[in-house]
Amino acid sequence: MSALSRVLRPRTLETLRSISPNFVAMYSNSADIPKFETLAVSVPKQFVYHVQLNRPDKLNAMNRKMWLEVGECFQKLGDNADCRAIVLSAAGRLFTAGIDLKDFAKMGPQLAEIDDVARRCRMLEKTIQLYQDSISSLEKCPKPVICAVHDACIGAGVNLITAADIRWCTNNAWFQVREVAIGMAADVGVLQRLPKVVGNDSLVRELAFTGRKFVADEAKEFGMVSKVFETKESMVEKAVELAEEISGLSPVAVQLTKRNLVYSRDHSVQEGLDHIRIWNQTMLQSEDFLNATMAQATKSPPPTFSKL
Ligand SMILES: CC/C=C\C=C\CC(=O)SCCNC(=O)CCNC(=O)[C@H](O)C(C)(C)COP(=O)(O)OP(=O)(O)OC[C@H]1O[C@@H](n2cnc3c(N)ncnc32)[C@H](O)[C@@H]1OP(=O)(O)O
Repeated sequence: MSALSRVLRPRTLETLRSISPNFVAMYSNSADIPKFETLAVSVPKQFVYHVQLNRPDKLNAMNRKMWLEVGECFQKLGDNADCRAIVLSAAGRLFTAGIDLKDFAKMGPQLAEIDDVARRCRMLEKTIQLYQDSISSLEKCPKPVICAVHDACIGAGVNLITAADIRWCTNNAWFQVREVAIGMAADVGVLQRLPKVVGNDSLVRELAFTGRKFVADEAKEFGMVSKVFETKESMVEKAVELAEEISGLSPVAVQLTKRNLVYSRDHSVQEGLDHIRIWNQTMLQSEDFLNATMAQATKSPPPTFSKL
């Protein structure tokens, strides 16, 4: 709960927000906003969190710290009732240059110090697991994540954005499933998620076997992104607007929708139906369903929903 919401009644907060649209920018207490070394987090609208990859001097290359912080950030926002939707973008000239190659190379000497193959494998397994969990944190986060990609998104970056719910990009954006070019099979999600995102196995194989660049228009054509913008600024502005629209709806409905979409992607139609039937036995008893249905039925203004 923010300091303001502790001292002001909800109605007073609503009145202040209607007088000053900028009031929402001040709404969240800075104590509620997690702080990181490699990420910048802000709250541009009530219930909307904006996370930026923030190593612009290194083109947002993902070093170990960033892998750790991405996981921690999405886990924290998932648990934060003040957060209902998240925009993920990046500071500086491009979205991300992928894994930090210098940081990754540090593993070589560390492995060389270990004599036994099983112990070397354990060390590698732990790192791969940590990096997989970092990316999966976007998918596990119950709040919708809208990714706004500008300029370039390489290697680890494509893994990251395919774990998001919605992907947009600028018209100069390009993408690369670049792992083969650095001599490795991709291992943090792109081979699992990209075929499901684009629904074109042949194309994914072509991209993953060659590591070739593909540009915004192609990404839009095959459905990896759903909108293309002329500028980063207009894209982020629209992403925040979309996040705000989602945040005005029932968090019970939105979060269960995400949970069921993720579950259904990996299960049969029947299993997906079973999943939502079992969840909705409970969630249709929530006040959100009652209030939203009553508002529709009586043509009243949409209700506000309490925090979840
Ligand atoms: C368990 C494993 C999990 C995940 C594995 C993921 C695999 C991958 O991510 S594969 C992809 C790896 N990335 C790359 O191959 C891209 C490397 N970078 C480039 O090709 C270029 O930097 C560029 C993106 C084309 C941009 O070129 P340019 O505009 O000329 O900028 P630079 O001068 O090259 O870079 C500026 C600055 O950023 C540093 N940097 C860029 N990319 C990386 C990187 N991937 N890792 C570390 N650092 C990077 C570059 O060194 C420069 O820093 P200075 O300090 O100024 O030298």
